[in-house]
Amino acid sequence: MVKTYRHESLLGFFKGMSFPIASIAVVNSVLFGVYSNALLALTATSHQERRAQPPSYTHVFIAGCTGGFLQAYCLAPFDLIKVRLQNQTEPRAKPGSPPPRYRGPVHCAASIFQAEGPRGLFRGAWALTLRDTPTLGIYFVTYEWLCRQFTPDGQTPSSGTVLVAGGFAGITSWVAATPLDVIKSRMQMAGLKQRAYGGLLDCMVSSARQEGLGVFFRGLTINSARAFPVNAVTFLSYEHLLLSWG
Ligand SMILES: CN(C)C(=N)NCCC[C@H](N)C(=O)O
Repeated sequence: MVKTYRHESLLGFFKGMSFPIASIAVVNSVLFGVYSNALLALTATSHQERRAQPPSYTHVFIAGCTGGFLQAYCLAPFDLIKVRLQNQTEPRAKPGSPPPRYRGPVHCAASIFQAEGPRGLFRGAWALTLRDTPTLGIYFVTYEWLCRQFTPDGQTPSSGTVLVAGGFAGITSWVAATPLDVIKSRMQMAGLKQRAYGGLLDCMVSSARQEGLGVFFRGLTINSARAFPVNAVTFLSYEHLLLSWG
């Protein structure tokens, strides 16, 4: 934090924000929409009926994985641009210094498109899919399990339970996702750094050889600190919206 502040001032902490904000509504709609509909198809019960007849954890897991798989493809180009902008550490507008490689998200998307073609925008999408498919299954199973532990049978979980269960579901999913998240980000940066990896496995092996196994958990603490409030609010919004509109 101190280094980022010194080098790039407060603005450094907000680098690459506009695209995630623009994409989060779309990505979460796809995730929660696919999850709800997959659960509906698997259990033939509506959201309201599910409190009296809770779905099995296997169904929750399959529906979560389906949502995770589909959301990964919507997320891929936005995530790539975020990673590229966050890794661009030139200080802003120093007189005389060369301009940064990417002037913003649109310029970043256009440059990747020009240099690498449309497939360039999906660099790392495979790793993202591998990261999100099982971890979103874990995410929804953790949420359901925690809600059921703290809610009497047949009742709707309280807002406090939803917040805590959502927060811990976020942390659990990030614990499971961090190893692949590290690899995904390295593969997304590879196009820029002219560092060619022979694929996912090669990236994993060479990262572990050079930096040790700890590399697979880099960023986990800060990710977990972020995941708790973000996912607490996400699930509270989801439950409230379904109750009022469902
Ligand atoms: C890859 N993983 C762990 C997840 N996608 N987990 C679900 C949480 C999603 C939420 N938008 C977040 O960014 O925390």
